[in-house]
Amino acid sequence: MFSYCNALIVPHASSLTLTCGLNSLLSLPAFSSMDDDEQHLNHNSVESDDDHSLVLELSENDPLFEKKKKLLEAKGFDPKGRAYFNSSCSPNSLNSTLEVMLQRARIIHLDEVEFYFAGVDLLHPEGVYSPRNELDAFHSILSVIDESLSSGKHMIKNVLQDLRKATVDMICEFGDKIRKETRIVANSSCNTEKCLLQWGENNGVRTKLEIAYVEGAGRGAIAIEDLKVGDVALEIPVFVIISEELLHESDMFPVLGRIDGISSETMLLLWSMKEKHNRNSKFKCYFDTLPEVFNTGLSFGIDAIMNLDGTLLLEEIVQAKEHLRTQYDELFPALCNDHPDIFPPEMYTWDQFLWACELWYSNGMKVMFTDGKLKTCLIPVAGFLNHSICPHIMHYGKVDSTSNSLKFALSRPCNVGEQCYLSYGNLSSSHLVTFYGFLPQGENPCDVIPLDIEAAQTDFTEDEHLLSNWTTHMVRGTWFSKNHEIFYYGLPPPLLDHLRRARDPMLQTNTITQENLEIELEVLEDLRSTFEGMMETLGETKLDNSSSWDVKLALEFKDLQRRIVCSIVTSCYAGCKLVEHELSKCMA
Ligand SMILES: C[S@@+](CC[C@H](N)C(=O)[O-])C[C@H]1O[C@@H](n2cnc3c(N)ncnc32)[C@H](O)[C@@H]1O
Repeated sequence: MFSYCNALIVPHASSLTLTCGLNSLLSLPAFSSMDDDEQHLNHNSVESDDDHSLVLELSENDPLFEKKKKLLEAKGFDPKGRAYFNSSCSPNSLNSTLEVMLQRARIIHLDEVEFYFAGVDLLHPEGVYSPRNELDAFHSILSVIDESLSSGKHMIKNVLQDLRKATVDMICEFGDKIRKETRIVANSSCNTEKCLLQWGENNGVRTKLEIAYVEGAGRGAIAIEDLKVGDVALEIPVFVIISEELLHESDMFPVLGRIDGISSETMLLLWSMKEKHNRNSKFKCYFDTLPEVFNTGLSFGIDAIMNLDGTLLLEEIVQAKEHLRTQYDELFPALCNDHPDIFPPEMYTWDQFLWACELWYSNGMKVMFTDGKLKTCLIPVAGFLNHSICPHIMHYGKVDSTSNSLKFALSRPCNVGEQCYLSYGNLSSSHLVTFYGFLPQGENPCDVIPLDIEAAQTDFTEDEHLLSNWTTHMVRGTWFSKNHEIFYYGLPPPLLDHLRRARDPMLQTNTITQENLEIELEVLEDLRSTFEGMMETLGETKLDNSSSWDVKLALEFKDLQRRIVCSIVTSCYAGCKLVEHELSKCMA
């Protein structure tokens, strides 16, 4: 049993990404396609000893393995993931095979946040959960078909080829729905960028992209021809990647190597601070393209920070900056005093250090090398790719052992003249503001407000509460939800379930009884008052065109928070009305 009080719900003190991202200086939230998803999903088995089936298997390494397995079973899918087809597959049965594979792949590729919010929707064969999930689902289907085709084991190649074509057609259709217009800023020369491209090509880089200034995002990469699913838009030989290998050749290495506990990422950051001034650097063309200022949240001035009052981002940024300052003070001025020839003081000021941190945070990519090591790297040319919630390129983090290069292949088509977007990972807007300095276009499904709920642990069993046994809770904009009906209201089902059971552990949920409806009302009223309080703390935002870049960004972020909180309050009000209506019928 546990107690319940009115002030149960408070927003989490700090964001999860931040606390794990800043443990050491460059255990950086560098962007990565090697997210949890890929790390546990690339073990998906595609082997099938049956000529007439394909296997999309759920990996046992998936942290949601048990939940997903139960869900697949509840939906009548074989968790082993076999999809059957026959040699005389008609277009109709081909489409239904594909539909089943897609439904299964969507579930397999749900991340924790998607699973949490989808809740009961998961039990119905409903469409897209998020653009990322959809593209990952398609990607895994294509991979399975391609592996099957290349293994040559299948007798019915023509059916597989038809299935492949149908999948690509569906991806194109989906791509058309999420396509964004590309606005190139005229009159901006890209001379240094062209030099870098030329240098890259001389060193084996292959690209179907050119660099241009795009509206609202600095430089971006534009397709120079129509690119299809699977086409490689960019290929970077390992030789051109800036990674810790370079450290070993540097005179800094013996000195830094003697510092207790220093990470190779921090060493590389210190190396880059000096290398950018080296006229003979192999990477001079790359350093020449880097901006003088990065304008991320880490450079927010006091006015911008003050404008974040009432949001968790304020604390995130302050903590992040304090952490960096501590790291800096641990190293400097000691290194400059002891080795002024290796660490010239004018190159190792606090401002230069912050610049380098912003460089690595906003441009560092995690790459898995052929020896299996995951390293944070700077990747010339690839560093021009901007991020999108609906990216073209999602899987790029693994060096291809045959070509010894990193390949950026397309998960959806990109037409000539269109900006080609990368996925930096499933990142919230607060993370993007802090470490990258922008808010993405479109609704970001990763924008959640984590909640601390003070209730004691429940004694629910895993079996009974497959979709509701969560130890952490959160909210997000209720516009993402498909279900605003009674008992759902667009709010996260696990949160509602938890709050109901905190009042009555024996509750039989989702049945219309007077007792249930009264509990519904209490839960909705509590949620509403909590989020109305949050709304008051956020106050009003007034965007002013004369404001500086950081104040504007802070206010835009605050506005986003207000929209999220406001949607929750509105959903609670609408929910109360629904419940009151039902209650009046019960009492009549
Ligand atoms: C890896 S760089 C990409 C190239 C960058 N636009 C440039 O001009 O160097 C990452 C930075 O690009 C910008 N950026 C990336 N995606 C963006 C987007 N969708 N909207 C606005 N800015 C974006 C941010 O400033 C971010 O810190």
